[in-house]
Amino acid sequence: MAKMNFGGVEENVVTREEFPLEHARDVLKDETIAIIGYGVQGPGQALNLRDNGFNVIIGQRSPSKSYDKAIEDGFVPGETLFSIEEAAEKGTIIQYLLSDAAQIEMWPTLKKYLTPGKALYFSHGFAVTYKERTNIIPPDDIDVILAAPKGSGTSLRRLFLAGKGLNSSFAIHQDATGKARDRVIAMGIGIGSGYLFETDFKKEVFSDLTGERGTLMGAIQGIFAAQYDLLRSRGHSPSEAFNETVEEATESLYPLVAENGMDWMYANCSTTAQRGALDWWKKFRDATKPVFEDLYDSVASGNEAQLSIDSNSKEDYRVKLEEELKELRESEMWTTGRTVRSLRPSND
Ligand SMILES: NC(=O)c1ccc[n+]([C@@H]2O[C@H](COP(=O)([O-])OP(=O)(O)OC[C@H]3O[C@@H](n4cnc5c(N)ncnc54)[C@H](O)[C@@H]3O)[C@@H](O)[C@H]2O)c1
Ligand SMILES: CC(C)(O)[C@@H](O)C(=O)O
Ligand SMILES: [Mg+2]
Ligand SMILES: [Mg+2]
Repeated sequence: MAKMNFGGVEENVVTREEFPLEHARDVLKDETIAIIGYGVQGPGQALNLRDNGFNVIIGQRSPSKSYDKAIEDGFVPGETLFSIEEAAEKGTIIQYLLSDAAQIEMWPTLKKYLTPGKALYFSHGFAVTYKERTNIIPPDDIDVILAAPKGSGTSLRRLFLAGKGLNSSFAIHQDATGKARDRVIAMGIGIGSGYLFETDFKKEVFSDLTGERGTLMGAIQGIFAAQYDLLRSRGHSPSEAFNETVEEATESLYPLVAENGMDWMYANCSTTAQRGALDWWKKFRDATKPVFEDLYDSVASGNEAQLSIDSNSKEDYRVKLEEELKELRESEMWTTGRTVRSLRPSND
């Protein structure tokens, strides 16, 4: 494990150079990896593991769209594609990749197959951290490990196919066999991580829930909407408002920020932009900080987890979700976005 200096703080990271794929294959050569759930993370992790030469089977309820997708992806019923129960029985490492709410529902079933020496693998600290709310308490005689890609399952697969990798965090909650560390790092490399950084289950779920509600999606959608609506209310056209709020950010500036950092971006724009962006960033930081404090408190108290569990378990969950997604999809901003994307010269 390499110690790396991150802005003056030393952390443990594992790279593919020090834990090569061949070593990961060797560590897991006698294991059957059973992936329970074939939604978003399931396919990304399953296909990367399979392409990397690991012994992978899928457990997915049927009939379902996800079951059909597993077949389309080359998993064969009765050979590498099974019911959740059958896969859980055959697996020695069980990747629990149902939605966090479905994990609660299936737990009484899955628990029966967690015999001594097996490993239970999560991609989120949710189930274990909020155990009072999920009732997911693994038996003492199994390993409980986590590898959490820091991105969508779609990105995990795309980056793998592009010969790159997505970074993931890893954590060990229980090491019953003495092999948990090797097992989790080998799994992290197997699913296509570029490198792995160490965390624990609680820190993973607290940061993940904060990030997705914050700057990854919730806060950014909120700030986009606020600026777009303001420009529209002051007489700007949809094209102008969208280009100045979203398109320039995602197409032009964010790729440069990704390559070089915001410090470089600040140093490489007009002096006019530079002056204004230097003057305004702290106002935005100070205005949003209290909202982030509320958000983190809501995550740490378990309130966010409960909201998600409650909404997911309602009868009309899908109908209500569709209504909320429709509001976003049919908003002027994202309708304009579809037109703007259709005009991108890169479409030609
Ligand atoms: N979506 C992501 O990109 C992402 C990224 C990092 C971590 N994670 C974590 O990975 C795990 C899996 O998330 P996901 O987004 O891939 O899940 P998902 O919402 O796509 O669902 C996964 C599977 O659960 C099955 N399922 C749903 N309800 C069920 C039920 N009642 N009984 C049986 N099966 C049911 C679905 O058929 C689907 O195959 C979660 O812990 C999540 O937090 C997800
Ligand atoms: C892809 C995300 C947002 O990073 C993940 O955390 C999720 O829950 O889907
Ligand atoms: Mg998440
Ligand atoms: Mg995440």
